[in-house]
Amino acid sequence: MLAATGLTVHYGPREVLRGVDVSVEPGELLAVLGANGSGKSTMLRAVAGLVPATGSVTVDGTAPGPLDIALVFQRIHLVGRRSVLDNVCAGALGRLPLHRSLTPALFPRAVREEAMACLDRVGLADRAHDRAGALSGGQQQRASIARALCQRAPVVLADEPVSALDPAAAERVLALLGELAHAERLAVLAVLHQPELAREHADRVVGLRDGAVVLDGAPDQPVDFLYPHAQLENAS
Ligand SMILES: Nc1ncnc2c1ncn2[C@@H]1O[C@H](COP(=O)(O)OP(=O)(O)OP(=O)(O)O)[C@@H](O)[C@H]1O
Repeated sequence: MLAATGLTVHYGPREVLRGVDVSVEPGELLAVLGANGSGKSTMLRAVAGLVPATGSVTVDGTAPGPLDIALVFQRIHLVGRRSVLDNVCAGALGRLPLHRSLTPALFPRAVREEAMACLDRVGLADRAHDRAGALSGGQQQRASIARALCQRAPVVLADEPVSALDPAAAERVLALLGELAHAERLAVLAVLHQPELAREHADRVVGLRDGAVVLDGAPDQPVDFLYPHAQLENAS
């Protein structure tokens, strides 16, 4: 289980995350919702150890190691000129001996086979030998999820994974994240901008407002109060 307790982040004198507690069980897709600037990305980055934070983060009760948390970002970090398969193999880099990780053109056969299975899992086995840059945005996002799978991390953090995708591709990527959480018993935390996708695919939602958790529970509960600007616009 992923557990973050009392996470607090300052940017200069400003406290932008205020003692956030959040947990994700294996087999659970948790959606994090909130208006622009409410602290969603900061929370995800604090959980991943990418910004200095106070509080604690544990995976199965201990401090996470470098391979315990896989990241999937809105701007997809694939190497466009390398094959899709090589990009997915890169998920395994952290567990290869140093001499292998310095020559990633020569990924061991076992890693290539595992990466192929991960691509199959996300429905992209037939694109394995194409250049990653030749895939559509939705396909690239699925390839980056395959890379996260190839890392074998028990926790996947996804920061706005579908913001750049059209509705059908967004739907497919979210469904895939939910399916992988359930089937592979991964703890998946996804920052989302679309409450309707959270309602449809998440097992639980957490809502942030001004850097604090103001909602934690079932995905079908009202979340409009998280978006005060939209309420103002609707009222005018
Ligand atoms: N590197 C930074 N330096 C200073 N302030 C920052 C930095 N990153 C974020 N902030 C501030 O922290 C607050 C939370 O930002 P954050 O990006 O976490 O919000 P968010 O909910 O993810 O927003 P969005 O939905 O727009 O992506 C905002 O007020 C933002 O201006």
